Amino acid sequence: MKNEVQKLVDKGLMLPLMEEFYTIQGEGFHKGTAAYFIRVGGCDVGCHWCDVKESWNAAIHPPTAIENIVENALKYSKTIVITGGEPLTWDMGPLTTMLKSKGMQTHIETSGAYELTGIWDWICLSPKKMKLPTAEVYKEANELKVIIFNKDDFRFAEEQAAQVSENCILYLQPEWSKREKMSPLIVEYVMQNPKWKVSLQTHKYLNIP
Ligand SMILES: C[S@@+](CC[C@H](N)C(=O)[O-])C[C@H]1O[C@@H](n2cnc3c(N)ncnc32)[C@H](O)[C@@H]1O
Ligand SMILES: Nc1nc2[nH]cc(C(=O)O)c2c(=O)[nH]1
Ligand code: SF4
Ligand SMILES: [Mg+2]
Repeated sequence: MKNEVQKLVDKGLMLPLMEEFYTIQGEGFHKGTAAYFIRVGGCDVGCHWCDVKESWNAAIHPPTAIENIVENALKYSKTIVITGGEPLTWDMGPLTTMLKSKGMQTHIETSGAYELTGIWDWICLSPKKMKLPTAEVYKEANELKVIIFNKDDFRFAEEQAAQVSENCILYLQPEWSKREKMSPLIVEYVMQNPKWKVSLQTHKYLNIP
């Protein structure tokens, strides 16, 4: 039989919390906006260039009651970004319901690889080749943010853009370790294909979390 904590995690009433921090959203449409980040542990998508591999193993992050997560978040910001790890590993329904009941704006950073749960004001979908997004999240995404590690990722980006809604905003973001090589190619690509915009990890240039 599963222990009590595991049952609460399965219901989304507790979540393996890796870290929470108040910072500036560095990427995508809301870049430059102050936001409180909640980083939930657990991901088995396995991107070799992932910049938070410490998040992958959920077992090393303490199961935390969502009441406590929300209570903390309220002190800092009205804009709450849920990221990970892969937040959709877990049921995001209870956490986002509670945040919405307190008048918060809920944003998610997701690969979309698992069932879309939760109530979201903004969905940033960053699809990965190894585990493609679900049909539902393509429909709901407000922005598509494709990471460019090599030239094949431009082809992948077009394939992904064909599946999102018409008003979804399209971004190409250089993989951090390849930024010197790929950024000029992204600039050229966006000028040739202006339905795309450039997204940079501006928090890394600013030296903030
Ligand atoms: C760490 S992920 C967590 C959320 C979710 N698992 C996802 O991949 O969307 C947060 C964002 O950072 C991006 N990212 C991760 N590692 C990166 C890297 N080395 N360079 C650029 N972007 C990266 C992801 O694609 C995603 O958009
Ligand atoms: N400042 C800042 N902006 C971000 N946007 C997405 C992030 C993420 O790791 O999900 C992130 C992050 O880790 N820091
Ligand atoms: S899906 Fe997100 S958290 Fe998971 S490995 Fe890829 S970038 Fe990292
Ligand atoms: Mg990050």
